[in-house]
Amino acid sequence: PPQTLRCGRYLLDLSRPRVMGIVNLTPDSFSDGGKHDSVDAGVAHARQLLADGADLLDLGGESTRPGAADVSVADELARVLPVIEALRDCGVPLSVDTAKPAVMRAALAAGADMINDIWGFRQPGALEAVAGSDCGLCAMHMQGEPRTMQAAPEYDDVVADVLRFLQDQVARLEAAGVAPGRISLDPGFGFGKTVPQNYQLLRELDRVAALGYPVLIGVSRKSMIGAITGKAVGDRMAGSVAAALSAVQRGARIVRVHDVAATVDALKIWGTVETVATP
Ligand SMILES: Cn1c(SCC(=O)Nc2ccccc2)nc2c(=O)[nH]c(N)nc21
Repeated sequence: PPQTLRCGRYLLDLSRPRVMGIVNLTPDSFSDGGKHDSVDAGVAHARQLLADGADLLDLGGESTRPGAADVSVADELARVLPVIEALRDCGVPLSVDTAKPAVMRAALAAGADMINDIWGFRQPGALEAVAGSDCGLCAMHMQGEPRTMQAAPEYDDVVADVLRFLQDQVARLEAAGVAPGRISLDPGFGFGKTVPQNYQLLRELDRVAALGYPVLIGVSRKSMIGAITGKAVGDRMAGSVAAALSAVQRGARIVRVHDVAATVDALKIWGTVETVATP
């Protein structure tokens, strides 16, 4: 896979794995218990993640939790735009986690550098919203939709199906004029997958990396970690770091995490092992 990702004004160096810090700007956010229901709290959290070593940030204004209420464009913008404006000179790429074309356009106009769309730019208008920009893109696999995707995930061959989906998304993006150097791919852990299917995807992640685009993954604190460790969402840091390292070992180059400091330390050790000069 390529060693860089074009993210607007930034060219993200992927010669080593990078840490994307999660900034939940939703009142009902999964694991922060809604601590970040205010712009100031969100900005403060982002600054802490930067101090912890985050290489980029992912700002999300709408929860993807199954059953979460839909958020209006206005509400999502009210949560995200002030944070973009406060952080746009922070020195690292700002990603915005949204599937709404109107939010994409406004976020990019406000200075966002990347769009992270769990729908893989399949909503009407999403492709057009990003095609004319040079922002980074993450195209993620999801089977079904957040409300229903975990009811009964069904695949012939989960890895082959996810690979085919990602290849189709790349073809759509590039046909719309998106430069390949802007595209990252993500198998979408937890988005329409059973626990065994998630671990089969993790075990065979090298096949996603073999598609030739940087791989971004998000396993942090997810139920696939809880299912194996038996730990509640606030106690999944060690399991999350282990899963992130497993993914990096199999070619992932961007890991989307809550626990930035711990992941940065783990990747420093991983990098030392990987680059010890052979005697
Ligand atoms: C926005 N977004 C999400 S939100 C779901 C989440 O974190 N749940 C969760 C968080 C904490 C605890 C339990 C579940 N996951 C991904 C991902 O895996 N990849 C990309 N690219 N974007 C993503």
